[in-house]
Amino acid sequence: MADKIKDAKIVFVVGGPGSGKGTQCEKIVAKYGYTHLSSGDLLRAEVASGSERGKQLQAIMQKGELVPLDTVLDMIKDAMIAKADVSKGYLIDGYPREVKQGEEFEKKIGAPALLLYVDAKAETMVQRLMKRGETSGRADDNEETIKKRLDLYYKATEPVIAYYEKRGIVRKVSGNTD
Ligand SMILES: Nc1ncnc2c1ncn2[C@@H]1O[C@H](COP(=O)(O)OP(=O)(O)O)[C@@H](O)[C@H]1O
Ligand SMILES: Cc1ncc(C[n+]2csc(CCOP(=O)(O)OP(=O)(O)O)c2C)c(N)n1
Ligand SMILES: [Mg+2]
Repeated sequence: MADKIKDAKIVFVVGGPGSGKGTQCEKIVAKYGYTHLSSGDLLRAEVASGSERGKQLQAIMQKGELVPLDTVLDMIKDAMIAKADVSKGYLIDGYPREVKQGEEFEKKIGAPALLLYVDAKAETMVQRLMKRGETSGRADDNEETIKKRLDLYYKATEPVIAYYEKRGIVRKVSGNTD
């Protein structure tokens, strides 16, 4: 069970909303064959299932707030275990969103080998998300929620980068693809 992923190679992928986390992960998957798990995608799949839990998640995500830590951590852990036999390593995209999430992950699953910090300017992120909102169908790609997601990123997630900087495992990449 959880033993299966005890020694797995783990890479956290962190960056602002629309910084390009998903895009960078796709490139890494193509090159290194790691298993890409996006916390946002896992949560949206739960919403799409129409479950009672999904409805509660939808309301939180629409506001640009963080869903409860245990919910997202359990989902990631289950998804990791499901891929344990075929996985060379994991890209955990969109997690941790706050220092506490990192600490709990390490207690329950294991330590990351690396934190990939996808860097982009706030202005770039907003522009991209507004554009993405035209076609994404995501309830949170609208001006009001984008602002809240950005604020929360600077407040809660940037400290995560500083936390892992101190451990010397942060690698910064540009989220610009051009
Ligand atoms: N690690 C997490 N902890 C709590 N909530 C999360 C987490 N990851 C995603 N979410 C929820 O899902 C939403 C969308 O996440 P994501 O797809 O990663 O978006 P973004 O485009 O902002 O990077 C977040 O705004 C939040 O409500
Ligand atoms: C003008 C324009 N440029 C780029 C895109 C494609 N695009 C939309 S959002 C985005 C940013 C990266 O998205 P994603 O990798 O999903 O970022 P994440 O939210 O996962 O960090 C890009 C490149 C677009 N739709 N329109
Ligand atoms: Mg994404």
